[in-house]
Amino acid sequence: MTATVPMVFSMEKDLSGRLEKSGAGGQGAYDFGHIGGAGRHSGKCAAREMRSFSWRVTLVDVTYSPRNYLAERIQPLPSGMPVHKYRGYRPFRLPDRLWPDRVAERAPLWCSVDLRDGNQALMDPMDPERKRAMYELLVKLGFKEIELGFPMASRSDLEFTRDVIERDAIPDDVTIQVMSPIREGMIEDTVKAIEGAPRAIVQIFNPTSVTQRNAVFRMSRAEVKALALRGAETALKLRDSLPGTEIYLQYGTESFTQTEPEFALEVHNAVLDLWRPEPDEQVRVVLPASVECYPPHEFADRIEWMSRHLAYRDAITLTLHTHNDRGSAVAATELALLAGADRVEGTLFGNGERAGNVCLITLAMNLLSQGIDPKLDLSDLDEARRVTEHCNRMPVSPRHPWVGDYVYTSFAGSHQDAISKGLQALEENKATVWDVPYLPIDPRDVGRDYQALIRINSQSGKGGIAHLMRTEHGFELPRRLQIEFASVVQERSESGGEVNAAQLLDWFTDEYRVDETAAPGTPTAGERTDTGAMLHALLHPHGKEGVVRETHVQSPSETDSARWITYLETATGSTTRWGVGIGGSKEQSLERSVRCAARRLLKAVTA
Ligand SMILES: CC(=O)SCCNC(=O)CCNC(=O)[C@H](O)C(C)(C)COP(=O)(O)OP(=O)(O)OC[C@H]1O[C@@H](n2cnc3c(N)ncnc32)[C@H](O)[C@@H]1OP(=O)(O)O
Ligand SMILES: CC(C)C(=O)C(=O)O
Repeated sequence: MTATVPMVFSMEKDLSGRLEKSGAGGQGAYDFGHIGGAGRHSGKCAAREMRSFSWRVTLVDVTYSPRNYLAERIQPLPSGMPVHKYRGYRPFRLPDRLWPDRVAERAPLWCSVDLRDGNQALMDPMDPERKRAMYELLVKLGFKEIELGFPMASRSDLEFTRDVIERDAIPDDVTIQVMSPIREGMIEDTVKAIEGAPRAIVQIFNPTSVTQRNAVFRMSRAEVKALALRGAETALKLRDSLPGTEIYLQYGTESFTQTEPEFALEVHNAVLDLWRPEPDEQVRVVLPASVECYPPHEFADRIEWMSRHLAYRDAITLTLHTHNDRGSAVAATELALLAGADRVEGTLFGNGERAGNVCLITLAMNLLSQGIDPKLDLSDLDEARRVTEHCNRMPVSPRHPWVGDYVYTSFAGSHQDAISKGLQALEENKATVWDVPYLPIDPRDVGRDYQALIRINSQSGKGGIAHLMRTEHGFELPRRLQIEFASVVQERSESGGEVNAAQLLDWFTDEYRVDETAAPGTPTAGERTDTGAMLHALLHPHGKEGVVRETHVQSPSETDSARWITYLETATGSTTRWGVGIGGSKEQSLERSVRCAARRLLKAVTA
């Protein structure tokens, strides 16, 4: 079938011949890379359909434009997606930004909002048992600030807040947090809910974005600011109302990311002017990415600008509360910390509204992996994940950074090979700083062992197989035997699926019959160490001759003090086969390896 694809091309010279060749070669409809020109398509054919076409191309209009070339090459036809419905963000532009040159040096102050923002996003919010389990986990992990809930949202939130306080379950170094929208009665009841707690952060917030001002609140800027100030006044009035409870004030411009920065600053500074914090008060100011709506660097610019211009800067704890709508909450938070923020609210494994809150475990692990104390106990991440999955009734992805089932596991042959060699090098060099390919941290530091590092399937190669044979079964396979056994494994695993270490041993045993030759007992009579002569004796009656190419003897290990293993490479003509022999003495293992090699050689040459 021939499609005529009229094109308007921009090029310095006529390359029609080459284009025609590309089309006929079936490289795909838009693979014009070697032409160096930009194409505009008049046809409506989708790329999928075009693949089966051969091409006849008409080129017209010849002027080269590199920009068009790239744009067209990436996607020459409009996708048909409704792009006209959306608009890009307006860059804030902070030309003298400092954050790009900074490097993280310490952990921020962490505040878990699992029991509030996380919980409010669940289809099935946590019952008291699950809330307790989550709270206990958060304390165990070392969180010093924990948001318990939105006490006025539901009886369950209120009861849980009371339960924690009345059970005296707040460690001396932990501060609870509760939150309320700006409604006078609700703020009052929220403060009542924390009566008896030694310390608590009371957070009030109101949305300030253009759309929420217009569509949700139908308020002008001045009215939104006045609402914030009313809330701030109520909170301030109540701050000293509970004898025995120290209240720390927190205010956030919800939807900060969609608020004009100068307006957010105006509102925050007005609230701060009312509260007039002293440095030791550390009033909390929250600048939430309630919805993540631009790239991380844009968020960082805005945070840096706010950090520079907020009043009472030395008396406030600048807090981030980042959601993950674009999938870059971790990056946004990390850059915004460089931009001057002090504290991060988020959840374990990123539960939370829509695409979630920022994952605090990922942030903390990122620090640990850079040699910075994360100030959380991350030594049993699997346990943290199990409890979180139980509480949220939601699984954590097997690919979740640092904790997913597969994040310390490699199936691909070349990765397995590099990991295996990297681990060996680390051991040989007695290195104290971790440096292993494809393994950014030592899995043992977060409660994993090495067993799951390398898992074998049809993508695996000799390195991974040899690693498991060594670490799980104590066989130090020589390199060419690794290659031979890898092809045995490849053949046997063609049906797909994973091959575990036990299965590998079964196949090895079956292929080299090491169980037969390894039967315990006294050394065979006539043990000899002249492997060449033995091989000759075994092959000659069958009219074959063979040579021994290589012999590796593995002495007994500490764990298996009676096991000698000999690996023997033999050949007859161009056919090479390894033999493996296990024995209670070196001689016995040698003899058995020759028998094994002879049997395999004969099988190969007579097959
Ligand atoms: C970004 C965040 O995550 S904020 C936290 C969100 N969490 C939750 O919503 C879970 C808990 N929520 C609730 O329990 C309830 O929504 C309540 C108790 C807060 C309010 O309940 P209702 O009075 O039934 O109102 P509803 O939820 O339908 O609507 C919210 C109302 O509060 C207003 N509102 C929303 N946020 C705020 C705020 N921060 N301050 C003041 N008013 C607010 C809305 O404009 C709307 O007002 P309207 O009643 O005049 O239309
Ligand atoms: C109230 C604020 C902090 C919030 O939860 C958000 O903006 O997502």
